[in-house]
Amino acid sequence: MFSEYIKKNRLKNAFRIGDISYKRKKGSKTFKSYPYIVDYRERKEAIEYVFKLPQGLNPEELMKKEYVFRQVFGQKYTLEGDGLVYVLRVFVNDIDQTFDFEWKDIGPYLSNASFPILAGKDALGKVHVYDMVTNPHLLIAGETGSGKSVTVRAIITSILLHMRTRVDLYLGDMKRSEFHLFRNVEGVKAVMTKKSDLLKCLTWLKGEMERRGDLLDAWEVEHIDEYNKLEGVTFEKYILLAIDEVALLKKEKDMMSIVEEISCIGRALGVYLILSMQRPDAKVLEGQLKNNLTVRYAFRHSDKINSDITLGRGTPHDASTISNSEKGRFIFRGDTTQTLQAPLLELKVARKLLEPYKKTVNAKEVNEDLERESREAFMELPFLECGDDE
Ligand SMILES: Nc1ncnc2c1ncn2[C@@H]1O[C@H](COP(=O)(O)OP(=O)(O)OP(=O)(O)O)[C@@H](O)[C@H]1O
Repeated sequence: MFSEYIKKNRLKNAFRIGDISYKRKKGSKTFKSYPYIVDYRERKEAIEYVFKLPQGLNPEELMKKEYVFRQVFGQKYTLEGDGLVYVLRVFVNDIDQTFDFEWKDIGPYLSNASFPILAGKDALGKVHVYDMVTNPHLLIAGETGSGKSVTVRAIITSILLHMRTRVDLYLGDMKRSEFHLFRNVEGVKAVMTKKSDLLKCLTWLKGEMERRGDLLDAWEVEHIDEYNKLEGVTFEKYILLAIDEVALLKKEKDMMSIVEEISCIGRALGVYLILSMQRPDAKVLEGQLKNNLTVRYAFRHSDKINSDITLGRGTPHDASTISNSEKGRFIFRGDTTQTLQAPLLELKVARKLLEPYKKTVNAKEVNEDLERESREAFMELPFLECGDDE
């Protein structure tokens, strides 16, 4: 009982320190009403506080002062609410350092979304998956070695295992590091390592978005999912364009303007983006693009300024507090903001999982492709079955 009193007082203190209160003046006196703790539960994994804002207190005030919870309770908390009643969960343990990508365990989590994107595991061990249809366009940023490539590998592998017949993937590998793994896998339309190929892809996507836009207009529907439900129409797949190290395209105005266009109008057309970068480059993310990347994964950042570029200014969350040894740890910003552990999918495990869906190509075909490319006959292809430049 005494311990409950102390723990409740910690939250009351947080309200006082942050001056989270509604102020009323009566004569020369000011009266403050603080949020009211309506429930308190101690569970095995977390302490839960349920509190209610006093009438008149703008919920934005609470969000502005969220840093106080961080100062009082540390990193291990989540805060969710509806503008009146909030639940603050303070976890007893930290998040597990590893979350192995076991397809048999992960697969079932993907079935509740139209276009599920695997995020990570929270401190309660709950696996988080969100729907790209409702939260389109993802930005993944973090320092070198923080876990971005492994995360993108896990996301793309899970998409291919779960829905390869319903999505076309176009992968831009500007660092030539990772995406070769996906070449020739069913569902993957192109793996591009050259800017010229990526430009062709983007130009094609621009036209494809126009075509899809006309289609929606003609059938008077608002979303590609609605169109696909109409009788007698040809099924239109989702399209996902993933670009690794998009900051390398900073000077390519033509390309970046199409990327921005996808971020603006792709949602209804079923055309989505996953962009990753080491340093969150304010120049690359300027204009509409950043606002349209509705989900952000912030792995370890060098400082709060960079973390704010990724997560948005004014957030109390700070990806520079993730330590160097916490590989795969990131701050997820979507409908909620919380710290998660990304799945660890080793390259050889991914290869094995994708093997059954990989077309076999022999050396002769590869050489023919390369030769064809050097003659630039490849320029005329409608769009890209091979597209690699090694
Ligand atoms: N989710 C994870 N869980 C545990 N360890 C991880 C996780 N993700 C990455 N690691 C470890 O961190 C190493 C670096 O990860 P990764 O290559 O994904 O970093 P990166 O951010 O893509 O770096 P770069 O920007 O230099 O490519 C991996 O080789 C792996 O050992």
